[in-house]
Amino acid sequence: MMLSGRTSGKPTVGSRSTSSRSAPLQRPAPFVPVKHVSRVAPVRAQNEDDEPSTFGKNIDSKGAGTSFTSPGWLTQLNMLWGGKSNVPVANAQPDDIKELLGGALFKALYKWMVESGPIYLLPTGPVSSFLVISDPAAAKHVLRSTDNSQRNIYDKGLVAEVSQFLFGQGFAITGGEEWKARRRAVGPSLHKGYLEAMLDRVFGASSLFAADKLRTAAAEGTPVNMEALFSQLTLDIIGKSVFNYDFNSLTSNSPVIQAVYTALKETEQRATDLLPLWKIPGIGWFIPRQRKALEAVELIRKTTNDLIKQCKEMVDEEEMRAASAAAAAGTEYLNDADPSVLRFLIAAREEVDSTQLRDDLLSMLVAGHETTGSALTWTLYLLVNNPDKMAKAQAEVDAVLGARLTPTMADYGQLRYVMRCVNESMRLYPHPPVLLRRALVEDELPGGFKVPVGQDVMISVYNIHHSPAVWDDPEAFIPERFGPLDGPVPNEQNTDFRYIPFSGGPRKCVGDQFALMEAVVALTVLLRQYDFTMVPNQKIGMTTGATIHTTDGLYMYVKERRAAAGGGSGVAGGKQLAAA
Ligand code: HEM
Repeated sequence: MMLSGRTSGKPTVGSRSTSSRSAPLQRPAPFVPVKHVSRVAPVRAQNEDDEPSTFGKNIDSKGAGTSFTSPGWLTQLNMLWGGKSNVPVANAQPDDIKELLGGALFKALYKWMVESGPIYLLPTGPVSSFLVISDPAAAKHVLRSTDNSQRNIYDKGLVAEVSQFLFGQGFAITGGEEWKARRRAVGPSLHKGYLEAMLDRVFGASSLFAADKLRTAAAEGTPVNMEALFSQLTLDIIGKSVFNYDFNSLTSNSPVIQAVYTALKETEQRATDLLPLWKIPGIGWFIPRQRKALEAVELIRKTTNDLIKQCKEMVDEEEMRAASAAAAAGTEYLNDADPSVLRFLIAAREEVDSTQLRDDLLSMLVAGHETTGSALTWTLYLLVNNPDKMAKAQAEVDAVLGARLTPTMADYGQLRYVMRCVNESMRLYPHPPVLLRRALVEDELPGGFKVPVGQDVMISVYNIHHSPAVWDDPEAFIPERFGPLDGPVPNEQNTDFRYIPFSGGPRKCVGDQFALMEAVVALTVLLRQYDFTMVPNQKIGMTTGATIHTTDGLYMYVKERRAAAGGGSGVAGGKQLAAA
């Protein structure tokens, strides 16, 4: 069945479609190997004791430690206060809250949505509570009123407070004029020409490298933790795309992966700590959980600083003049030898101080790594568990690529079913599953619910995406549900905020097109060469660390496919299959 959400029927056409992005084929750019600059200490020096990667190493899903949780009687007290407003109060028991704070929080939120409706108050401690929203209209209202110069009702509130230790002044968490200026400066670095360059030089090439790494496991029949592989692949991709730096994490265990996870888990734990010890200045280094998180941030910052230093030494006055002239003329600027975001920002923004630059780049590194890795993990999981959809996706890959191993830009526009599989996977597994906001002034949601000043708001993207009031057959994996393949790629606009994996409004993800292209290319390259089957008797549990992670990894057997004959769009380019 093709479905469509019940509230507004099929998504309306109106925004960019995959087909509109199938730009005329460019001659494939030669792959530019990403190298260290030898004049400064190579960043990898800090990873000297790296061991060869095994694809089997799991992320420590507890992060730095666990949260303090509220005893039941304190929470009950808050429920009494909360009950005075016109918002229903969730009947949250202490055990439920523990699950909410320590594990897969979105599952508990779903249960309360079923019991209390799409808007309810969730007390989490004696004075703290979240107004939980699981309704597209209310989510649209809140997201569009965040950092909106005409109607500024919400800010990032708690999320900014708890992740400041990681993002510093980065534009992912600042607000107001400061955020606006940074977003205006960074956004243009992800222009169309940049994405085209990344598709061939980075997304395709890195995915091909990952595919090659699977060959031994395929020959020997050993299981592969695909979640770990995707985390390594997406770190390598974001490193090259943002910094022109090769983390090489597909070859050696990069401590940065665990550091990013530990830091993100810490932000989640801070959001729900009953005793926010992290607010006491200087105490961090004396508390084991805090110390672990601070060490993780130190590693991420050092890595970023070293990369900025290397790049600054490469950019000269002439390049800065060219970049400024392009910016003034409103044209795209790309350094062909180093098209990275870092190079763009250094060439175009010499006025920005280095801490700001570090934090902006770090925002992109953190926001762009684990999110795409998790999207790929769950898309593959869903495909493997839905063999008919997998067959359809592989048939499309074979038909579009023909003898090519990596897609060209023109191919990308034709990989529409693969794109829908990624879209549908992000409906079922949104990363992050909740978005946080705080009311700056008193507000009223559609439906008449009052929001007091200072109220923390949690938009449950997971609930909206799983609600039977919003989607037909919500738990099923149906890539076809978004309408004809030549229609638009679903987004918040053409689904009226029923589908918001990249958020919406002014603070919408700046890297959405980058992420979709990266995921489609990576998946295409792997499905082109391999068949995947689940290792039997695995329980695939969910936990969160900003994105939805498996609890114990996603182990699969891989088997080389026979080279598919024929097909292809007939255009030259991409990496060719040696003997098709
Ligand atoms: C599948 C992959 C991705 C998903 C699901 C995703 C999701 C999101 C979401 C939901 C937000 C908004 C959070 C909010 O409203 O509070 C966001 C913001 C952001 N994302 Fe992504 N993202 C992805 C990939 C990327 C990539 C690849 C980059 C960088 C190249 C990136 C950079 C950012 C940045 C910098 C922000 C903050 C924007 C701002 O506040 O102005 N993301 N992302």
